[in-house]
Amino acid sequence: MADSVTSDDQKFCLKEVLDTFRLCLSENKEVYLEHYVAGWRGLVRFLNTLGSVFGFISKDAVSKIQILVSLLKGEDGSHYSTIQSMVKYELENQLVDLTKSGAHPTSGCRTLLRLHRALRWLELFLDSLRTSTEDSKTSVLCSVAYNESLAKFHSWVVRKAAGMAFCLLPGRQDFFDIMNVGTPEQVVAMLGEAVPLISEVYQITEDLYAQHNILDLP
Ligand SMILES: CCCCCCCCCCCCC/C=C/[C@@H](O)[C@H](COP(=O)(O)O)NC(=O)CCCCCCCCCCCCCCC
Repeated sequence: MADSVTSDDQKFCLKEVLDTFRLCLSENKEVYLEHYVAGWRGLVRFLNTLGSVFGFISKDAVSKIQILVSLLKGEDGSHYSTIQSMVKYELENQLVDLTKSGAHPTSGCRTLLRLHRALRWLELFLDSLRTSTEDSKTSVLCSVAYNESLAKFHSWVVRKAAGMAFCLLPGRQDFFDIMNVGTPEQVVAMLGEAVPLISEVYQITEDLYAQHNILDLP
């Protein structure tokens, strides 16, 4: 795992994450799993720079990323090149627990669904950062985005822990500095590019899952 160690040591840069999400979409709007996962790796790197209070979130994201990487690198990896091919392959071969957790608790479809729901949080959070003002509080922006998206899928305990962690987020300026993009104006401009891109990847995945009726996988 030397690769992941090296990449986790690199300094976070929002532009790199943006570029990775840009690579996600194929010409016919399929989503490449490899780049999707790489995008998440970049985000986790950012989270890790925020300190150990976010460790429980980062740990969960990493374990989901690892499940997807194993599938991608496994014997049946060729079926996992895009989210579309993964859904088709797993559903056609009964590799997904559809109603309750059973033989396939870590299917690609259910694992990716968790990250997909978190992507909606990210879209909302980044958009609110983009339109925020100097006196906006990142903790408030973050929890508003969370309550509108991910929170409804989480237990009371997870919601409480997340809420406490949000209070420890750095302020807006420090947050912008960690993004490593440049001046606040440059950060806002980059967010203006990032949000529609993330939103498109989210929507394509959402439509695909809705079409197959797998938005509620256990
Ligand atoms: C910047 C602040 C970061 C705040 C992150 C907001 C999301 C809060 C999520 C709280 C998750 C707590 C951990 C546990 C989750 C699981 O219970 C739950 C369900 O999984 P299960 O069905 O397998 O049990 N898992 C999930 O919902 C997946 C959560 C994945 C969260 C990934 C968050 C990555 C955050 C990256 C931040 C990047 C900010 C970038 C700004 C430029």
